Amino acid sequence: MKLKEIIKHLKLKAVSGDLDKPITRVDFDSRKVQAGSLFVAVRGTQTDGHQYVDKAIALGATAVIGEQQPTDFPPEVTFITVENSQHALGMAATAFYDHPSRQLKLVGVTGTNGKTTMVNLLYRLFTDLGYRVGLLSTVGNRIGDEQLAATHTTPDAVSINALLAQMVDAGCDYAFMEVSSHAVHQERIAGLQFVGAVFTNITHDHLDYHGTFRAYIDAKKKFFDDLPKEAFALVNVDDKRGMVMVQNTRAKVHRFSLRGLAEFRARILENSITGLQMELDGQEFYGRLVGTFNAYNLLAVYATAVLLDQDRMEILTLLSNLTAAEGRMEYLRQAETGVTAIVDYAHTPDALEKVLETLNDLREGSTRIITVVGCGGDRDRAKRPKMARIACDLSDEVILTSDNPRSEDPNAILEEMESGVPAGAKSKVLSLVDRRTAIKTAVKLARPGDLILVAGKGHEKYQEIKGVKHPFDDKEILKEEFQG
Ligand SMILES: CC(=O)N[C@H]1[C@@H](OP(=O)(O)OP(=O)(O)OC[C@H]2O[C@@H](n3ccc(=O)[nH]c3=O)[C@H](O)[C@@H]2O)O[C@H](CO)[C@@H](O)[C@@H]1O[C@H](C)C(=O)N[C@@H](C)C(=O)N[C@H](CCC(=O)O)C(=O)O
Ligand SMILES: Nc1ncnc2c1ncn2[C@@H]1O[C@H](COP(=O)(O)OP(=O)(O)OP(=O)(O)O)[C@@H](O)[C@H]1O
Ligand SMILES: N[C@H](CCC[C@H](N)C(=O)O)C(=O)O
Ligand SMILES: [Mg+2]
Repeated sequence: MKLKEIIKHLKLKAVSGDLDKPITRVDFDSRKVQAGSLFVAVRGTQTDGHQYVDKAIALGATAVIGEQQPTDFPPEVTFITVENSQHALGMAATAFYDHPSRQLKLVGVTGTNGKTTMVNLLYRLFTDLGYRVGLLSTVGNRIGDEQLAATHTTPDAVSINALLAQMVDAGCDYAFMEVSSHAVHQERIAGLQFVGAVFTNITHDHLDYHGTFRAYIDAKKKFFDDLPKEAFALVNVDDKRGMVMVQNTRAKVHRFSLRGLAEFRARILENSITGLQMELDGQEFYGRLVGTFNAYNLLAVYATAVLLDQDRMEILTLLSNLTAAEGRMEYLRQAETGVTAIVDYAHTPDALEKVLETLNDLREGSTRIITVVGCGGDRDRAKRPKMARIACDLSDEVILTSDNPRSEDPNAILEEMESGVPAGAKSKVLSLVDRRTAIKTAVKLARPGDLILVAGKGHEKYQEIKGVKHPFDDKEILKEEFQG
C-alpha cells in the first residue's frame, strides 16, 4: 500500500520526502523492522521510540512517523511529523490493513472486572447463533474456530488490526474484544470502528499505571467519548460511574440494572453453587455461571445480543447452556461426594476477597471452604501477607502454595505469605510448596459438600520456575483427583 493512503486520515504537522512510495509493514518496535517498513516512533513508559529511528532505518524502514524529526535525517527516507505518535500508529495500522473493523461488527467491552467473562460468553453465544466470530481476550484470541495465544488483554494497534483483517478474511460477521484502560490510554484502539461498547463496572485497580482513580475513570470514559453516533453504548447503571462513562458520548445509550429501573433488567431468584436462577427481561432464566457478579455478566451479554438484533428467546435458550470462561469461576463437581472445586484467576487481594465472599454467600449448612492459593514471584511482594490473611479470614482451611515462583525461592515467598496469617488462624493453615501436592491435599481434606477454591492461575497452563515454564493445569489436576 502507498504511504499516502496510510496517512490519509492523520493530522499532519509536517512532511519531508516522498509520499508515493509503497509500504510493506507498519512497525513500532525498531527490532522488528524490515525492508520497506513504516516505523512509528512512540514515547513509552520505559523508553522513547524516537531513539531507535536510526536503527529502524538501518534495518530498511523507508518512512518514519514521529513527533520530532531528528536532525541530519536522511533525505531518501520520508519523515511525517504528527502531534501524537500513539494515535497516528492506531490510525496508520487501521488504514494499512484496509479498515477491517468496518468490514465486520466489532463490539468492545471495558470495565475493571467481567471483560474476559463477557466477551467469551458473547463469542460462544454468537457462534451458537450460527455466525462466524472473532475474539480478542486475555485468555486467548480466536478467529472462528482457530485459537491463538494472547499476550495482552488488548493487543497493540498493529496486532489488533492484523487479527481483525484475518477475521474478515475468514468470513467473520462479528468480533468481540476486551478494551483495557491501558489500551485506551495508549491509543491501541485509535481508528477502530465499533458498533457497540459495553461498560461493566469500575473499582480501584491499575493505579500504578494511571496514577489516580480519576485518570483511570477518564481512560475508560474516552472509549465512550470516541464512539460514533450510530453505535450503542450499554452501561451498568448499578455502578455509580455508569452514567459518567456516557455523559459525553454521541452513541445511543442503553442501560442495564439488577437493582433499579433500566431498559434491560434482571432479578436473581436463586443463587447456588451450580448456577443462577433469574428473571431476565421478564423471562425465567437459568444460567450455569456462579455468583451475583455473573448475573450482571449474563444480563449484559443478553442486552448486547438484543442490541445486535438477535431474537430474545433464542438468546435466552442458548445463553442458558453456556458455562464460565476458562479459569473464571470455573467449577468441577465430584458427583459421589458433592465436593465442588472452583478454579479462578483471582491473583490479587481484592479479587481473592471477592471470590471468597461470593463462595461464602453460596455455602449452605455445614459446607466448608478450603482455599489453595499462592503468590507469584518477581511481582508485588506487598500482596503476599494480604492474600494469606484474606484466605484465612474467609475460609475454613487454607493451603498456601506456589504460583509461578519465577526467579525467586518458592519457600521464601511462602514465608512472606505466612507472615500474614493471623495468630488465631495458624491451626487451619498448611504450607505445601508443591502446587500439585497442595491441590491433592485439599481434595483429601474435603468432606462431602465442601467447596475447594484453587485461586491465582485460572487459565494458565504452566508453572514458571527459574525461567522454565513447566506444564501445569489446576483444572486437570482436580479432574484427575476427582476421578481417582
Ligand atoms: C505499561 C504498558 O502498558 N506498556 C506497553 C507499551 O509499552 P511502552 O509504550 O511502555 O514501551 P517502551 O518499552 O517504553 O518503548 C517505547 C517504544 O520504543 C520502542 N522500542 C523499544 C526498544 C527498542 O529497542 N526499539 C524500539 O523501537 C517500543 O516498541 C515502543 O514502541 O506498549 C507495548 C506495545 O503495545 C506493550 O507491549 C507494553 O505492554 C507491557 C508489556 C505490559 O505489560 N502492559 C500491561 C500493563 C497491559 O497493557 N495490560 C493491559 C491490561 C491488563 C489488565 O486489565 O489486567 C492489557 O491490555 O493487557
Ligand atoms: N461483572 C463482574 N463484577 C465483579 N467481579 C467480576 C465480574 N465478572 C467477573 N468478576 C470477578 O473478577 C475476576 C475477573 O473477571 P474477568 O477475567 O472476567 O475480568 P476482566 O475484566 O477480564 O479482568 P482482567 O483485567 O484480568 O482482564 C473473576 O475472577 C471474577 O471473580
Ligand atoms: N498478568 C499477571 C498475572 C499474574 C497471575 C499469577 N498466576 C502470577 O503468576 O502471579 C502477572 O503476570 O503479574
Ligand atoms: Mg480480561
